[in-house]
Amino acid sequence: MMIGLTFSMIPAGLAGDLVHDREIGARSLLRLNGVGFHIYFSSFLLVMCIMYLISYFALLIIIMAFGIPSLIIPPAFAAIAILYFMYLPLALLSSTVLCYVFDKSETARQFFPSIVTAVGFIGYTVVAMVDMLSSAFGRYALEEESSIATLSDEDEDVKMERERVSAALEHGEDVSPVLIYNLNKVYKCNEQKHFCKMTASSDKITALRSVSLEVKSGQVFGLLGPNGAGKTTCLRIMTAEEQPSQGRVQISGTDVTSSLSKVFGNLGYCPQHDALWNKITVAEHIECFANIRGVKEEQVKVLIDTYVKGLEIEEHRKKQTKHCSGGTKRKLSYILCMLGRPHVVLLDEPSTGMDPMSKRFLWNSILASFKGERSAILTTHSMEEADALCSRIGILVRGGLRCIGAIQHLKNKYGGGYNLELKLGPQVSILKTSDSSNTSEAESDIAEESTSSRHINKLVMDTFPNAVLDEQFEERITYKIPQADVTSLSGCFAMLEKIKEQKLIQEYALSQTTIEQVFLQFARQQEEESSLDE
Ligand SMILES: Nc1ncnc2c1ncn2[C@@H]1O[C@H](COP(=O)(O)OP(=O)(O)OP(=O)(O)O)[C@@H](O)[C@H]1O
Repeated sequence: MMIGLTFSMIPAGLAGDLVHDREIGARSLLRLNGVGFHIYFSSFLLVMCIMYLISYFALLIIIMAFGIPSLIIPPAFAAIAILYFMYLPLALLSSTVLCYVFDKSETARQFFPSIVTAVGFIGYTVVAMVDMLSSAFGRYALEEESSIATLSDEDEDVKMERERVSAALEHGEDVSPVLIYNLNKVYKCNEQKHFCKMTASSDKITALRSVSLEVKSGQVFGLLGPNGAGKTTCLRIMTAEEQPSQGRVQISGTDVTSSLSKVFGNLGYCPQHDALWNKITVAEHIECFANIRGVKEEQVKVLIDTYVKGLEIEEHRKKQTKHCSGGTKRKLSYILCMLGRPHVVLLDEPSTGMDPMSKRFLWNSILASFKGERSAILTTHSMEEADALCSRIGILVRGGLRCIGAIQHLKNKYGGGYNLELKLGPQVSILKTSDSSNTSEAESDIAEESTSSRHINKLVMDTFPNAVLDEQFEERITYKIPQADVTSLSGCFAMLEKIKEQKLIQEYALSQTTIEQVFLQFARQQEEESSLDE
């Protein structure tokens, strides 16, 4: 606004001089002395151009020198440079014409700036009102977002992640490859009734609730969750196949909604359902996508050979994909998303239907590819896969992130300890350890008691006082042991070996809580909440 006003004053000031020359008859005098109107006006226009251009370049230099954040970004700077340059002929024309409205230079100097300001103000008012309305809407949306966030009992890590993403988006420096902020998606079921069977009472499904996450360079981020948790929806919004109901997605510093072609240049996507042409062969698919992705001609053949051999689909390379198995199609989809080395790759259950050898190649390829600058988001139902590939994971439950962080951090936080699995010896009588009705009967026979499962329970409880019996099924007993109870692993193993020697147990396994157990805790939450809804 201030820049605009300043610039409108330059022609306004010079127009006053034009009126003054006319008022005192200077123009006629000059004409009389051989300075014709065309020379007079040309010199006037020249002076005005020079004065305007000095101010114009000074403005651009000031913007650059002071690095005004909102103005130095290339589109804003280009807009200023072009618009102010185009303003020059208009300013010259309008001030030359308008100066004929005034007979006295005093009146011209008094009113000319006001006229220019008033005309400029109309445009400014319209822009300001639109801006106010949109920011008011934005504020409303933000209030709504925060209410969503505070409604659910949000995990500390999830909250911190949101704050980190918000700060990263605000400062815009050192941009991470993926920034997702407060992503919400509500599906209306009017058109797709089959999606709404579970919630027949409502005509809406909330697929994502305030999801915020950041994926840094070199990371493979595992987006986990039970069926229907919202993983695919999140990836589809990132590829602009779906519009978010609210929130922002930024890929390599570019907003998905604002510059699709730039985002797509940096993005690879292996969708959950293979998007392949039936009548094109495997090799032709790779060749076609490699060309689209700008892979050099001489590299295309090498790439086809490497991937086709590694994923063991050599014999299918000349087959049309309609004749390929589900596993082969999945492998092809993976190859296609990796062509051209995109900066960010979205992998939606990439290993589904693959045999163990191909899975190994896929894992190795993922581990080797996403180092340094590149990163990926992986969804999978295999916790083994998540454990092997992901540096960080987030678990979605009913559209909301329930936990986020490095795998070991989540194991410590939600698993926090060990699992002890015992297989009882063949001579051991299985007495339910919690069955009090049988207690007196069992105690009456000391010999039986010393070889009963209850005796083993006592031995375990002596070593791990806070152990909790998790499951007892036939001759298998599982305990959950808190971290604090395991002060010395050698002590634990000595005790277990001792009862093994006494033939009370046949085998034992002491393991750290797995990510699968952490996942199952959250999956159970989804089941419980869904049944409550129903
Ligand atoms: N087009 C759609 N219209 C209406 N509801 C939809 C649509 N797509 C997905 N949903 C619903 O949104 C929720 C999230 O679905 P989404 O496919 O994202 O889950 P997911 O975690 O990827 O599941 P899966 O592990 O089975 O692939 C589900 O309740 C689903 O029924």
